[in-house]
Amino acid sequence: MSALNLDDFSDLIKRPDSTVRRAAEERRERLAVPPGALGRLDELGEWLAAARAEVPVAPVERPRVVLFAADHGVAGLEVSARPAGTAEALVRAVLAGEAPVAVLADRLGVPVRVVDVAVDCDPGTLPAEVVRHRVRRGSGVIDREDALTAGEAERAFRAGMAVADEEADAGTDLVVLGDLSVGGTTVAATLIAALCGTDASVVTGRGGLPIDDLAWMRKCAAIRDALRRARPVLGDQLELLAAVGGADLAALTGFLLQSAVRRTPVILDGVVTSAAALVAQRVAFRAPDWWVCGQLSGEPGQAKALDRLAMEPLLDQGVRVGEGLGALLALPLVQAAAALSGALPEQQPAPEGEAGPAPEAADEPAGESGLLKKAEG
Ligand SMILES: Cc1cc2ncn([C@H]3O[C@H](COP(=O)(O)O)[C@@H](O)[C@H]3O)c2cc1C
Ligand SMILES: O=C(O)c1cccnc1
Repeated sequence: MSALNLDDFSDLIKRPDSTVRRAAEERRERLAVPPGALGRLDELGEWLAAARAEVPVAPVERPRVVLFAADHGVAGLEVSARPAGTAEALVRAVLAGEAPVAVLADRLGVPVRVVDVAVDCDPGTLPAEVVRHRVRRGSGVIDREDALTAGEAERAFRAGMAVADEEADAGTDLVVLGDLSVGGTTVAATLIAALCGTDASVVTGRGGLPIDDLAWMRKCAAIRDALRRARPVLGDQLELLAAVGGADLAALTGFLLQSAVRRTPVILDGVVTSAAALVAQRVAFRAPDWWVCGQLSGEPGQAKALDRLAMEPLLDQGVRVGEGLGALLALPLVQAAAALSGALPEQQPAPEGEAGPAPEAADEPAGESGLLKKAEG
């Protein structure tokens, strides 16, 4: 196996086709529905058209929920309301169709794939397909030791890349990306604070099942101490993921980058996928053009990460269960945008001699409007 060189991603990842995007914008100008009347859906449709390089854009027909699952050693410090090492129960609830994401995915007819990269249970107790990419059980306690060895971080990153390739090869046309973990919001907040240069208190939230004030203080202290360990490795994203990340974060980062290489659009979920997106942005600054964020979860670190990614979440429903649910909620919106962008009929050109569209409308600039992006600077 050739050595993993993250620098290659900046050459391999191209922006979604700007010519196609312009063609989508021009088509939009020819629709009978006035410009702006569909609000943000216009830009969402144009984003998808550019990502899929087709105008009019075809419907999203083969979306899939992909969830990376892991336990985190830091949960042993009681920074999560769940007992450390219990991500297996979250995985089982999804597989049994009982977790919120499984219920909604079933209703929407979207398949769910769970990829266990570091759940702390006997791999024999979970389906072989789920544990196929398992790298280890759990992770180190990041305020005092590395989450992963360098070899484990690379294996987890490559597992994420492999899943991205598997999905692209299977014809998945859009991925709803999420995570299943115990302790994951602590790790995600650490990565975000490290990369944004902020204090632990700015990114520390209440997590999955909300924690009390004492647990919040423990979580904040753990992040503060982990940040000290992160500082010397900020320039190397694989080392950073090994020091204060975890196998799910490393796999999510590899998945996001390889999905951008394969031109698969992705809807991000909450703080954990946003943290991975931030790490991936450091690797390849064009990569975020392939993603939109489904939902603002309320974890403060996510808002910070989205700010750095110049991303505006599609929804703000306060859904705080992780597991890709916020991203899945946004899927119908993305599908609606694709339907409207792709299927609304164009206005018939005015017959010779009749007035065309008002000059103000015709002269509307076709540049990227930035509705999905926050104004930068
Ligand atoms: C009902 C419920 C189901 C979930 N399934 C995953 N998470 C979530 O909890 C994880 C970690 O939170 P923490 O860092 O506090 O342990 C998230 O990564 C996400 O998987 C859930 C959260 C809730 C409330
Ligand atoms: O942002 C998230 O994904 C999140 C928020 C709270 C709890 N679990 C996950």
